[in-house]
Amino acid sequence: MTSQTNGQFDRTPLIAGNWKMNMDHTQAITLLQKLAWTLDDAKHDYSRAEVAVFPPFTDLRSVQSLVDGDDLRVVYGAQDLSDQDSGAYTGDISGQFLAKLGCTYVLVGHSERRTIHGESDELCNAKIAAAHRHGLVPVLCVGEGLEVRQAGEHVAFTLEQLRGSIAGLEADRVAELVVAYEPVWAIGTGEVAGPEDAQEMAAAIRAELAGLYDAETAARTRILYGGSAKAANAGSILKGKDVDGVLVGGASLDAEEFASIARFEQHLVTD
Ligand SMILES: O=C(CO)COP(=O)(O)O
Repeated sequence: MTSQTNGQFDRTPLIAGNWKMNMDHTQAITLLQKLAWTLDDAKHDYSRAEVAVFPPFTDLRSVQSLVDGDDLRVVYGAQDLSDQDSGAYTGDISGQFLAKLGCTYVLVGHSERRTIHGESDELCNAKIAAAHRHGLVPVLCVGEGLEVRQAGEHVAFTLEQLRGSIAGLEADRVAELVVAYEPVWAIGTGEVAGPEDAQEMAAAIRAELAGLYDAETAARTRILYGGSAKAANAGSILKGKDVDGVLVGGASLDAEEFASIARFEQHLVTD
């Protein structure tokens, strides 16, 4: 899947909306319908930019019914999964359940899980393995906090998270993996990393993967930027040659805004 190109990009861009803990299952239907209609009206070509949403767990069954019933081209995933497959893990959700609900993707190691729930790189590594056991594509989130950025250690910090989270992964798994660089200081703050910052980190991640694996594998991995992404800045962020999409939080709750991000090619900033 990730070896596709759309003619302009080396990899098919992925525009992903992380709804976080917003939207109950009835609101989810309204939002997803509106998103699909807006994209249809705009004659969105899904082969040029894939569109994915990440609703709360409790919405997934409704999302599945809508996507299947109306033949929507939007794909979807969950915001987290357990590293275990079944058993006495109260409150946790198995990758098996997510696969059964038609999920394509699953977020792993979002910074809000790393900070609020203390998730470590080792746990993310186990969650990636769990995702793979059930045929889900992990979207691994990495990124530094403000203090690390101010100390100029953001690249080293982020690459360490990456290495810890993907340890032991085989090359073909890395090639299909999605990595989302989400600097914590830019999440929900209105602060957006500059396009140069996004490109700098995406290039560093790709170079690291090339070193750990090989250039061909690294050339297939999709690397997203996340943190206050919106229609007004998507065009410049996606100009970076190693930036293959965006992981959008707040702006993905507005169907028109999110559809406009998915249509970023119309406002790509060129020199
Ligand atoms: O965390 C994010 C997406 O996963 C980014 O959130 P915002 O777009 O709201 O800053």
